[in-house]
Amino acid sequence: MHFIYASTALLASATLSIAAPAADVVGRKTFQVAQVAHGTVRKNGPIQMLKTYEKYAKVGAQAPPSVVSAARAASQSGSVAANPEENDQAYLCPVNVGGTTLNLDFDTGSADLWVFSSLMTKSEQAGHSIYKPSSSAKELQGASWNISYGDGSGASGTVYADKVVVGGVTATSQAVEAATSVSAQFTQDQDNDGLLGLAFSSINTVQPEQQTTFFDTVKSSLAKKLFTVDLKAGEAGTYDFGYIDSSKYTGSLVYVPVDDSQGFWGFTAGGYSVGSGNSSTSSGNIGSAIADTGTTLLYLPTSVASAYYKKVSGAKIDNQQGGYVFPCSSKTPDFNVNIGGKTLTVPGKYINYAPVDQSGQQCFGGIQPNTGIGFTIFGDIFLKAMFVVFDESTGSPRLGFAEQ
Ligand SMILES: Cc1noc(C)c1CN(C)Cc1cc2n(n1)CCN(c1cc(N)ncn1)C2
Repeated sequence: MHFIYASTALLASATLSIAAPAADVVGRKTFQVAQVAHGTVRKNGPIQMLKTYEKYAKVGAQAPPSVVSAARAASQSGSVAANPEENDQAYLCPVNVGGTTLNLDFDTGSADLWVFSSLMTKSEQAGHSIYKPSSSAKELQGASWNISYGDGSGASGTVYADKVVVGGVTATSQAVEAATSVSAQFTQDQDNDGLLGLAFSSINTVQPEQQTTFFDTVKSSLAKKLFTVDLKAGEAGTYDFGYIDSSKYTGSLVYVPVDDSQGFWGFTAGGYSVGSGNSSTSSGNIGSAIADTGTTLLYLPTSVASAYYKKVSGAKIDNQQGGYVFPCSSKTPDFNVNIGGKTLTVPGKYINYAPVDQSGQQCFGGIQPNTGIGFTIFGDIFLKAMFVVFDESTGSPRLGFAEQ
């Protein structure tokens, strides 16, 4: 997509850059190109001044306290609840989009902010809160989007620039991707009114001009260029923007560098062990992984998943269910992983995900093999045991992990 986009742009700039001799420019009428300001936040003087002082700090520039305090007063930060769906399948957060509150799935594994909209058929809208482009909304002429997810679900539509508020943090002109069509998995999930992508904007699907995520739009106005994720098992957690609340985690944060080359919050995970205390058996490296709030489960290399379920009595792969299942009465041991030199533990109870049917005999595993994915996905099963900092405040992106 990018290649096609890039070559089109090249072609366009090539024709534009060939100056037509005056004689050929006949019948030229004046024309307007509407500039739609999108991906912007309210500009602020003290913040701009503080950035200048910070830029020249290495040669001794020091911002006067009045500039620091004025900038801090103007910078944004905020917190929003993350409410679990049934079985913690996803976590939905209330977001004000163009004046309407929608419940969105915040997804660090994708980069589109898309919403159920009045452009969909009435039957598809049924049961959902929907976005109706407000009087302040400006349609991005000619823009469209089309996204598909790992499970085959997807959506598509057109794009508006509108006001979006998350936990008090305001993007005055954010790209809001209004759905005209969504797959059945979404129409059926009436709690879910769309997604708010928090991966890198390099994988945003809007064409012909790619748009920024909410975080990228507001990042420069945040007190700190970061957001934190504190999902919980069976109860509301939080997404915080612009600050770290140290009361939300235990011990110390360990930071690892992020590889954002694929648009994800990618990092390298180390060794692992199964069980608690000295009963645990430690083994090889997990390797490349992503932190993905939009994925429900924990997808590990097949050898790791196999080593885990060797410790769960009656566990087997059930192809009809699509993965490891086991008797709901079986004990599921802790899963421990080394990240940045720190051992992080997922309590065994989180790895008994849910019964496969009403009989409650067989339960589906929270750990599954990453067959066909090619890297490890630390989804909600892992994340609900942790406090994670998605940090762009130090020049290059990094992730901070601690247990809750
Ligand atoms: C299925 C399913 N999975 O989670 C939810 C929620 C559902 C059900 N739900 C009703 C439908 C649905 C399907 C998806 N979502 N929601 C969220 C985005 N999806 C992702 C995101 C991502 N980072 N990685 C993979 N898929 C796929």
